[in-house]
Amino acid sequence: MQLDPRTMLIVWAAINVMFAGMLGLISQQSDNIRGAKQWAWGDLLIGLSFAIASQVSFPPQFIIVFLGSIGVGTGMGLLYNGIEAFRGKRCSYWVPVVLSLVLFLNNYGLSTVINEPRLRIFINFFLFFVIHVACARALLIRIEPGLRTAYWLAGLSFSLIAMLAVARMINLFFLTNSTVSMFNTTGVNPYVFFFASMAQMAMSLAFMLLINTTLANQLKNLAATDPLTGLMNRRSLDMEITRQLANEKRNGECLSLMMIDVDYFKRLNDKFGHPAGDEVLRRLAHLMQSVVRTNDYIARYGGEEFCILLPGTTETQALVLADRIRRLFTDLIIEWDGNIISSSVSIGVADTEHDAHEAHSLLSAADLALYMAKHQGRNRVVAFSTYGQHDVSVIANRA
Ligand SMILES: Nc1nc2c(ncn2[C@@H]2O[C@H](COP(=O)(O)OP(=O)(O)OP(=O)(O)O)[C@@H](O)[C@H]2O)c(=O)[nH]1
Repeated sequence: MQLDPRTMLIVWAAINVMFAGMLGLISQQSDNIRGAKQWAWGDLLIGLSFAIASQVSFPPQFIIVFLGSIGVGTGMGLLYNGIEAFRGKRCSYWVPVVLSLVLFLNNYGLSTVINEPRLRIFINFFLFFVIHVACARALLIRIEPGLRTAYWLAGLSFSLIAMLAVARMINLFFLTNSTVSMFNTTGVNPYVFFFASMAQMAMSLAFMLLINTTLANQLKNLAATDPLTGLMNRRSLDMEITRQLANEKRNGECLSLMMIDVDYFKRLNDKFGHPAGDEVLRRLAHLMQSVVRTNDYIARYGGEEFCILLPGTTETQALVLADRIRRLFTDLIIEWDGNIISSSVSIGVADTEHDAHEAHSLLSAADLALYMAKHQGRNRVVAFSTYGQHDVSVIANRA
């Protein structure tokens, strides 16, 4: 196979510019994803400066060395900073500046001031090696589970280019003085350019995959959570109840469900305003999060109604927790717009041992218990299992 390094560099440049365009378009639609724009600009700058560098002759013109070094240095620095930004870290803006400066001094000084092609090429590839290892490291440590494939693909692409840079540095020592040049066609050099351009393509594809998967995860979260409180929404709770009931049937553990409703919430809204009502709902959500275990599920079931699903919990244990929530919420003082707001909740509790084994019947059991708590005067906790014995007529009237 005959691979001309200059041609390969042009191919590499074209790949970069093409992917820069695609990343640029994608980043337009994903404003909230940090790093995407930096990847697009990084790819574009590297592509353009590779195209310029492929035309370099000896002795090199100042403008070609200047533009090539600034372009590659800034482009590489932007890719690195893009990864850091994507991972929620602070960008190191000195990286592109230092890289550009060292590349320029190396390529200009060691070709025009003194002619040291071996050292010059070695330093260029050493810098390539360092920045690609830094990018691979930033990608491969503490990988977020949902983005594993994309992180691995990008990390391995950077690692491959770093290894190709090492191969090129080692190969330099086997070349004679007459064959040492950036674009010599012997040894590993043509293959370095070929495989690096392929790795560059894989890396840009991985960046796109990272953005795409992040957007898909964000959409999934939006569809599963309540925007006001950040809790699960009704749809996710319904799915979780079905999942937990299947578990309960398998291992025989009891599952409890609490239904919580703010008392006289309409009055509260009318008196203090809707934003104050929203704040009360947020504070109640926060309070419930602070008292339940990590494997319990809290959801906003609608309006001012919440549910807590408690795996491995009996009705008696759920009643204790429900009463703690009720008392804590009654004691909660909320300051809003110069007003002091306090409220209370009514809670209905049902479980799979006494009351129901299907999702819809568990939900209606908790709902009926809640209705009973309201009917008995509010600010109280009622279990469905004791409900029928207390006042069966209430169920009949409600139905
Ligand atoms: N601030 C605010 N209010 C909401 C929200 N969702 C529903 N509401 C209000 O919650 C109120 C619920 O009123 P009702 O169903 O009559 O219940 P209540 O006034 O709490 O009376 P009881 O439940 O019988 O104690 C309605 O006025 C809704 O407009 C919300 O997201 N924010």
